[in-house]
Amino acid sequence: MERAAAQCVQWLLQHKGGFNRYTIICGKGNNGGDGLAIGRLLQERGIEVVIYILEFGHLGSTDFQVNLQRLHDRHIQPHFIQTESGFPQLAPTDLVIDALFGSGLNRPLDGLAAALVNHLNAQGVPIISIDVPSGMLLEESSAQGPVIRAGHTLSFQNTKMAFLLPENGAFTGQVHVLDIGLHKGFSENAPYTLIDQKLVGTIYKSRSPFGHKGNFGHVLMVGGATGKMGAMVLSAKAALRAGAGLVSVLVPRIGYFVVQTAVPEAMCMTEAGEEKLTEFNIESFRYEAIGIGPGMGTAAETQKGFSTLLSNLEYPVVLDADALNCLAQQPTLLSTLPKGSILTPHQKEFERLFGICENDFARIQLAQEMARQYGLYIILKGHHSLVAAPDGQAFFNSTGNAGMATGGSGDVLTGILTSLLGQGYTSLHACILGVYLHGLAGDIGVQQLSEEALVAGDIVAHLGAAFRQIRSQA
Ligand SMILES: NC(=O)C1=CN([C@@H]2O[C@H](COP(=O)(O)OP(=O)(O)OC[C@H]3O[C@@H](n4cnc5c(N)ncnc54)[C@H](OP(=O)(O)O)[C@@H]3O)[C@@H](O)[C@H]2O)[C@@H](O)CC1
Ligand SMILES: [K+]
Repeated sequence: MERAAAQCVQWLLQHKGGFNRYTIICGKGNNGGDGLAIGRLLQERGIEVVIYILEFGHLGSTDFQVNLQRLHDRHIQPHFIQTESGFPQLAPTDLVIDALFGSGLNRPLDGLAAALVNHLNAQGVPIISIDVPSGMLLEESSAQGPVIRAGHTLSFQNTKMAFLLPENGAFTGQVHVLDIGLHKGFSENAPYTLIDQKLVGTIYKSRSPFGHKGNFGHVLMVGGATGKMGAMVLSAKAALRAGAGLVSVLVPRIGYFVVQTAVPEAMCMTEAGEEKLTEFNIESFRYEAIGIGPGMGTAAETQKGFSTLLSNLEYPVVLDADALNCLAQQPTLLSTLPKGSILTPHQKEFERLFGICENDFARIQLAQEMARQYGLYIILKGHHSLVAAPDGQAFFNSTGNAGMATGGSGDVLTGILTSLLGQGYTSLHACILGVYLHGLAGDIGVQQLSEEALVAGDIVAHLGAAFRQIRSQA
């Protein structure tokens, strides 16, 4: 606890050193103990601190009591909050340190604790949360009770899965995982694995110096319709940049010159449909992997051809975008998909396929259930994409940024995943390496371009740098 408090103080002085006074709000568990220790360490440096302790009928954890005694020894007198009249009155120049509840919170806040959180949120002063914004539950949705809205959260020990969910983003502010000498991924018994460089380094396979294009797979990208041929261009380019030996593209006739001109490295086939795909006459044995859906549309003739195609496929494929929307309109097809296929829905596509969910936790659980039920890999796309595997394993990606919320970003991921499958990665490894690579290329792109200016083509353009980074650290 002392090490955690010292790290917090160091961060505070480095990043939030200019405040007149630090108001520290403590609970009576170990999170409160952290708050007391931070207060003492700040005061030892001559900084003015005011400490409040919320009374909620507990004696307090051992570490809380030890740190309370240390305050008394230094003649620091905390204020005890027993009613709303004891809530702190804050000035605009104050900074609040929130050490009310951390990872030990086991139910939504109510009563005086809830009122205090609402009071602090209403003050309009900056709040730094210690370990967890108070009121946030780590294993279920926190929508039932109030949660501190922090500008920054100084978290310990490990990345908390709840911090990766969109519904919690407004509460944590920027998350900083402070190094207190403990493992930095998810905790060892967590039901999720973090996709980080360490994991990806064990999956990435470097190329044999004697390889030729035939060794790296021939992949087929299927999709496109009037006005959406760019989706196929992006996914074909991504498949090439992700390392496939050969890339073919199947588009309606109208897309022929577009693809041949924009992606000369790819081979292009068309079929009878002029403006949309209708026949899907694919000789699947020619390819190591197939990705279907970008820009494809959901016209009745397209849907019919698509369902016939699915019944003829013998190996796992990647399904995205309109392929998922076609599936949503004919859900019985789900059970006919080759086992090990990869579905890449964003939230809306997921809900069209499997139903609306109350919150992010419920959606994650449903994705895991559906992956198991249908024997599929489901990549639930978001700021931190989830990979749900048919054997019950679940992974969260650590790369990616808000700049990637831009049209065509998903088409790029489809190309990458298909390319990796084509190069002989298993479905699981293609998902893990694919989402990490996609996010990392976006992160590198953002450093040069900004979140605002990044477009999907920039993710493709930075795949090379992303591969280099993965390889150099593998
Ligand atoms: N390695 C580590 O783990 C490290 C951990 N560290 C720190 O420890 C923190 C975890 O500490 P913790 O386990 O004592 O829990 P904490 O969040 O302080 O709260 C527990 C108290 O709240 C109560 N309570 C619960 N729900 C409630 C509610 N709705 N409304 C009211 N009361 C409620 C609950 O009482 P209950 O009623 O459940 O008996 C109990 O009294 C962690 O976040 C980090 O800051 C660091 O020091 C570094 C190393
Ligand atoms: K807290």
